[in-house]
Amino acid sequence: MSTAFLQARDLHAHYGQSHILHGISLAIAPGEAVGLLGRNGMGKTTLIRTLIGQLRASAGQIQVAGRDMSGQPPEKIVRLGIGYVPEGRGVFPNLSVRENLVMAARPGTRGQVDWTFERVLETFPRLAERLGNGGGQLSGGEQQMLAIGRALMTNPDLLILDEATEGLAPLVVAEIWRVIGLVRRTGIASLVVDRDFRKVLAHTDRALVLEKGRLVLEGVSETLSADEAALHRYLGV
Ligand SMILES: Nc1ncnc2c1ncn2[C@@H]1O[C@H](COP(=O)(O)OP(=O)(O)OP(=O)(O)O)[C@@H](O)[C@H]1O
Repeated sequence: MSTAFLQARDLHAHYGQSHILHGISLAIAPGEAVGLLGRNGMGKTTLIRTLIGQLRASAGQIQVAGRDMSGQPPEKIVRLGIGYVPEGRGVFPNLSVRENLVMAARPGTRGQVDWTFERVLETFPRLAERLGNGGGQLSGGEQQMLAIGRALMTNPDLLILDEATEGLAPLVVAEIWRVIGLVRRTGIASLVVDRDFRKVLAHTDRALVLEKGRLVLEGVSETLSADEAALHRYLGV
């Protein structure tokens, strides 16, 4: 196929008998920031889970870093350079902040170690103050920072963030967006889902809009942010 880092072709996914994704095709180029928008229940999380193999596609193809990954388990897929921060986080509550970060560390697929323990702490000073605390003792915002920090410690080529600011206080939300902007400038590709579509559009190059498991709109984020009619139609705003 092409030089895309991640590519999906005609993906279908089911939960039991419910047909959720109806033939999704997309591509994310190296270094490209992509937003994934759509109202509640339209299939954003399902698409992400299918892309990384957590949910097995019922049809279609997934290619990561030039390799066909259709039907492969998530461990194999993310090893090709994907840092995934799931909705609801995913830190180890019984391990300390330090342990959570250190155990995630690995060089990237090209041997790069741009994101070290020190750099993650510089990026999230709040974590530096909590190194000895258990993951479960952190505030929601700190857990989210730790989850992103863990993903960065894997030196990913693509960072996937699903509702990273969900339920967090405004100051923490601002902090998370600051880091999303910073990560973008380092050239790591991203796939970002967030309820605040304005912020998503401001922090991405391109955006995809899902409606009932189908991609109904795709465009340059800046252009889309000025398209009130489309935003109203697909996002109900
Ligand atoms: N584990 C599951 N089993 C059965 N159906 C599910 C499951 N998870 C999600 N669904 C259904 O699949 C559809 C898509 O859900 P999904 O979570 O992917 O949407 P979303 O766009 O991420 O929405 P939200 O922002 O509410 O998370 C919804 O109709 C939802 O009810």
